[in-house]
This record gives sequence, C-alpha cells and structure tokens, in this order.
Amino acid sequence: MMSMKPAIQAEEVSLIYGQGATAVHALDRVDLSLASGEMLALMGPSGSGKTSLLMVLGGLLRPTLGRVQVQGIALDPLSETERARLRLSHMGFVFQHYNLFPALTALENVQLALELKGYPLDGADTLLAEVGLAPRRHGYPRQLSGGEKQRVAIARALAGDPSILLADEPTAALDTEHGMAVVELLRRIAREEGRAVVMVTHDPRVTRMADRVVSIADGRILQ
Ligand SMILES: Nc1ncnc2c1ncn2[C@@H]1O[C@H](COP(=O)(O)OP(=O)(O)OP(=O)(O)O)[C@@H](O)[C@H]1O
Repeated sequence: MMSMKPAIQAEEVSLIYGQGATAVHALDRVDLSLASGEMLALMGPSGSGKTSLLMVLGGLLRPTLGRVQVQGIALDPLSETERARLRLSHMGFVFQHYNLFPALTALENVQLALELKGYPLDGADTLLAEVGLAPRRHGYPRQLSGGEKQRVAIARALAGDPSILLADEPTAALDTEHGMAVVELLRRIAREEGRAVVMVTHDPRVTRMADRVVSIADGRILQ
C-alpha cells in the first residue's frame, strides 16, 4: 500500500554557505512537499538555489535552518552515517553528465551500484531491461549515445528500489529526441512505479511533462 506520508517534505528550509561577510544565502525558508508517484520539475535561473535544494532534499547537505523528512523520517537528528544509510535505501541520484565508470560496461555499472548497496548482482539485467537497454548491456559508455548513457545512469539509480529519484538536469546534454525519451522514462518511473521524482531543469519540454512545476528565484519558491 502506498504511504500517505509525503515522500519528501521540506519545512522552512534555509541554507547558508559560509559565514560572515562572505555568507551566501542559497535557500530562504523553502516549503515543499512531494507525494509518491509525483514528478516535480524545479526551475529557476542560474544560481537560484536549485541544486542546493536538491542536495538538501537528498540528505547530502544539512540545512542551516528548517526540517526535511523523507518517508516520514526526520533527517535533522540523524548522524552522517545514518543519513548515508537512509540515502542508500531510499534515494537514487541522476546527474547531467551521467557519471558512469568508463572502464565498465553498462551492465557492470549497474552491478557495481547493486554491490555497493548490498544487493544480488543478477538484478542488473532486469534494471537495464526496465530502461530499454537490455540489448546494449555489454556496451561501454563510449559506445553508447548520450540518451543511452543517461538510461544506464537511471537503471543504476534504481538499484535497490529507491522510493525517491533526484535528477539534476538529466536532459541538459541531450538532443530533443533523447531528452524526451529520458523524461518519459522518468515519468513512467513516477506514475507506474509510484516513486517520487524531483528534476532540476531549464528545459520547457521537460516541465510540460511534469505533474508540478516549482519555480525558484534567489533561494525562494515563487508562488
Ligand atoms: N559550496 C558552495 N559554497 C558557497 N556558495 C555556494 C556553494 N554552492 C553554491 N553556492 C552559491 O549558492 C547559490 C545557489 O547555488 P545553486 O548551485 O544551488 O544554484 P542553481 O540554481 O543550481 O544554479 P545553476 O542553474 O547555475 O546550476 C549561488 O549563489 C551559488 O554561487
């Protein structure tokens, strides 16, 4: 049964990098709640705080003020180790430049993620089939198109069956056709698999496919 708790909830989240005269207020009292099965696009100009917010939601950065909950679990009281464990069990991360290991095949890249998370390696074939890449599983990143590489990265992010997927400009390096295929895949991952997906994007073709678009400027959510 799907949990009624939000997949992610941020309340009054502020983030300040540095201190004193050089302090940067990257996030200013952000409230955001995301349900399971929902795909949210985060838009905003360069430097507005999108990546910072993604990192706070993903438990990679601790907010200076405010609270973040993941599946009803408050992140703030957790130690670094506990937060790392929570990320491994609940979150998948996808990046603009894929971050695949060049010396490993598609299959081995996914297997490595399974191994790091403590799952049997034979799940890698299923994950690659899920993103439509079974036929290319023995290809090395240099032999794959950008869209294919991003799909490998998504298969890798799905290792361990995370309830939340966080993607930083997943289509920025892709042409229209491959970009749309990647967004459609992310939408299916949200709708059909009931995961919560947050994407940072500048791409209007992507925001059109999202269930909800949140705009951010100067660290604040625009209403
Ligand atoms: N590690 C850091 N130390 C100090 N300031 C930082 C750090 N990371 C980001 N910032 C600053 O925080 C603000 C928000 O940055 P952030 O990367 O979250 O914006 P963004 O919306 O993702 O930008 P872009 O679209 O250019 O990636 C910017 O003013 C940025 O310069």
